[in-house]
Order: sequence, then C-alpha cells, then structure tokens
Amino acid sequence: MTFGIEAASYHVPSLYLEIKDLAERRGIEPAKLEKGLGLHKMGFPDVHEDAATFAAEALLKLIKDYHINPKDIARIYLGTESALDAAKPTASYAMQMVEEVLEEEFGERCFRNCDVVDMTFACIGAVDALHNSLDFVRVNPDKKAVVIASDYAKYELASSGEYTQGGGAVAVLVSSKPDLIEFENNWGVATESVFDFFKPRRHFKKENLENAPENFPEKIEIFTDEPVFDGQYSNQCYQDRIREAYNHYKEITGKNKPYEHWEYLIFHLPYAFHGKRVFTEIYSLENGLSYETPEEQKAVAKSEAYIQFINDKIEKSQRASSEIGNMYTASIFMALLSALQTSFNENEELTGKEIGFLGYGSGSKSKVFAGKVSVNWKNVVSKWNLFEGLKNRTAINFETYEKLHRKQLENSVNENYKGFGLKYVELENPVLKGARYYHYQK
Ligand SMILES: CC(C)(COP(=O)([O-])OP(=O)([O-])OC[C@H]1O[C@@H](n2cnc3c(N)ncnc32)[C@H](O)[C@@H]1OP(=O)([O-])[O-])[C@@H](O)C(=O)NCCC(=O)NCCSC(=O)C[C@@](C)(O)CC(=O)[O-]
Repeated sequence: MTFGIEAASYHVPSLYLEIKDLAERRGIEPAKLEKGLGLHKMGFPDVHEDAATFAAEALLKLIKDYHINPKDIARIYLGTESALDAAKPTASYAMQMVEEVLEEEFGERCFRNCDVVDMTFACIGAVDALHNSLDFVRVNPDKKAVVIASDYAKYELASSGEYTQGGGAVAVLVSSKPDLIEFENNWGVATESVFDFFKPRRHFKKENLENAPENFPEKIEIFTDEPVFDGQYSNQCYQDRIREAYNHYKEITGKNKPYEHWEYLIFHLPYAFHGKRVFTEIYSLENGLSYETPEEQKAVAKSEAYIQFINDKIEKSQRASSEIGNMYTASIFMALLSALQTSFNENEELTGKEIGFLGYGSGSKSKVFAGKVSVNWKNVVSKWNLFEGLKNRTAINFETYEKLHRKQLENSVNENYKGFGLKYVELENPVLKGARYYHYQK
C-alpha cells in the first residue's frame, strides 16, 4: 500500500507590492532584491484577510476542486506560526468558515466528527503536520486527513526582513490513494534550540510608556506578528540543520548521494534563491570540493556544474516564491506546486520520478524526506493554474502598503472582495472580548 498526497490547492493574499517599489523607497538597489535574492512581487493581505481566511480558502478550494465529501475528512491539521489566538486553534476558525459555506450541500456542522488542531514549529509546522498525518493514514488506510499550511509573514517596517514578507496557504489531502506524490517513510531529522528567529511575548513597562493611563498595569506582555530575528545567523542555522538532517537521511536510508536521484529539490524558501544559495555546502561535501573560505564557496556557487544543477533541479521550484514571497509554513508546499505546475505547462513526464524535500523551521529543526510522483499527477495539477491565478491579484502602491502594515486602514482595499473575510472583532462584550467573526461574500 502507498501513502501520500491525493490532491492539493492553494490560496494567496489578494494584494501585492512590486518589490522594486519597496527597494526604491528604502534606498536598496532593486538588482540586489531581484537578481540577488530572486524577489519580484510581495504578496500582502488586505484588511479582511489573515491566516484563518487563507486556510479556509485553500480548504474550500480543495473540497470543491476534487469533489471531496467533507464528512470523509477525519482530521484537519494546520501548520501555522501566525495563530490568531494562543488557545483556540486557527484551524477551528477555518473549519467553521468552510462548514458554513458547505451547510446547504452537506448539512449542519459537516466537520462535527473531524479532529482539528494547529501545529507550530515556525516554518516547519506544516511538514510536521504532514509527517503526523502520513503516520495516521498508515495506521488507518481507509481514512483521509487534510494538512493546511497557512501564514502571514510580517516583519518590522524598514528591517532587513521587510523584503522577505509574503503569505498564503496550501492545503493537501493525505491518504492511501496518493494521486500526486507517494512518500517513502524515511525522515532525516535535525533539531537544535536556537534564537535565530522567534516570536516571544514582548514585555512593556508602564514607566517606559508615554501617557499611560493611571490604571495601566505596571508591566504587560503581548504577542506581536513581527519576529525577533538575526538574518545572517538564521541563514547559518538553516544551513547547519539541513546538512545535519540530510546526513541523518543518508544514515537511515543507506543511500549514497541521494540528491543525485532527485528530479527536484524542494526547499523551505524564505525567499526564492535561498535553497540554491545554501545547498552549495552539501553539494561540495558530496562532491569532495573545498568549502572552507568565502572564495571557495563562491567558486562552487559560480561553477558551471552547479549552475546546471540549479537549472535542472531547483529553478522551477523558485518561480512562485519570486511572485509571492515567504509563506512561512506554506513555502515548501508552494515550491512543490511551482515545480510541478511548470513541468505540467512544459509537458514534461514526471511519473515515477523521485523528489527530495528539505524543510526548515527556525528555532530550529530540519526534516529531509523524499517521495515519488504518481501516475495520476497531471490530473491533480490540472486544477491549479498557478501562474495564471497569481495574475488575479491587485497591485498596491507603497503608501497603501505602509498603511496596511501599520493597521491604519479601516476598510478593505478591495471592499467588494469575493470569499472569506474578517467581519469584526468583538471588543465590548467582556465574555467574548477578542472573538473574531468571519463571513463569506459571494
Ligand atoms: C534573508 C536575509 C538574511 C538576506 O539578507 P541580506 O543582507 O539582505 O542579503 P545577503 O547579503 O545575504 O544577500 C544578498 C545577495 O544579493 C547579491 N547582490 C547584492 N547586490 C546586488 C546587485 N546589485 N545585483 C545583483 N546581486 C546583488 C549579493 O551578492 C548576495 O548574493 P550571493 O552572491 O551571496 O548569492 C534578510 O532578508 C533577512 O534577515 N530576512 C529575514 C530572515 C530570513 O528570511 N532568514 C532566512 C533563513 S531562516 C528561515 O528560512 C526561517 C524563516 C525566516 O522562514 C522563519 C521560520 O522558520 O518561521
């Protein structure tokens, strides 16, 4: 019996900012962002959009595109690091939104018996959800699970993370009928607790606040959307963890140079060119090349053989990332969609080809694993229209972007949007304070 992904769908924020507009306004050479990091557009959420609406959109699309009976979904596991609540899972919001739309067709509370939960480990949370759900269907081959990866990658204005923002969701159906990709059950894992990127409770003291009201607590702790991070250190942690997880994968499989057998290498992409920039180390180790000095590292990156390797095995996975930006948990899944959609558009035959995955989550953990493209992959991909879909977004100018970022807009940029949206957050009723209410606009 085989296990893996039966179907997949995605959703991206409805707005985007041209990266060259951001570069100009921040005094950064556009070529650094476009040619150095591979960035072109940055997906950005409208006022009514968040990780719950992205997840709900991707889930509803999955159910509709592949004619899934929602009552056949035994669990919905959401990988996210953009949770809207520290107790009530964001998955429960997404589930409720979709339930309400499906009520007419499937009756009230179609997910009544569905096991719903969030999983968090920075960007690797949805890979953990996938890993877990594959174990679940292995034990229960007659059941199906949905894994959703959904996030909003937000950094402080004018920080070095600002141009690596983005967002969106990917949802996959995991089952014993893996029409898209079947996974082997070997997981290279590497973990180390570090502070490369994290979202702690921020501490504020009354004495440091101007005009704090009399009854303000002496000290408060709040969560913010924006991480504390050290960019170059996070790159190093990423590189170290994937090397360790890759070596672990080799150890447990006994495979020699596994990457050579992979048609595509699918990375967690915090920005489009990250995978190809960090893989130089593993590539050098595998091929006996010197990798000590910056000059040696540059020589590997610029070598004809490495450039050919990138063009063959990585470039197609980067294309969607260049148009969307970091999707945190969803980035690695979107990299897969990008590669498969491109192969589909170019009429390539992938059946039986092996794909390698290199996931990373700050904090930190990497998982390296592999799967094989299934005979029915084209039927699954034919629903996506990924690159055409990205053309349906609305461009915003820099002023609008900054206002959205600072949460200064009351109304959505696209007031007549279609689909799910946040309607209001309860602020008055003391027993519902902070509850979020969503609706669906046809
Ligand atoms: C990602 C960094 C660190 C980038 O940091 P940076 O300092 O902006 O860029 P850089 O100096 O590392 O690289 C710039 C590249 O542009 C090139 N360049 C320069 N000028 C030009 C030019 N004129 N024309 C053409 N190319 C040019 C330059 O040569 C270089 O390319 P290289 O040669 O090294 O390949 C920063 O944006 C950042 O801090 N981002 C936020 C954190 C992050 O994304 N870290 C990534 C690894 S950690 C991770 O992936 C986990 C994460 C972040 O997703 C979170 C999670 O797990 O939840």
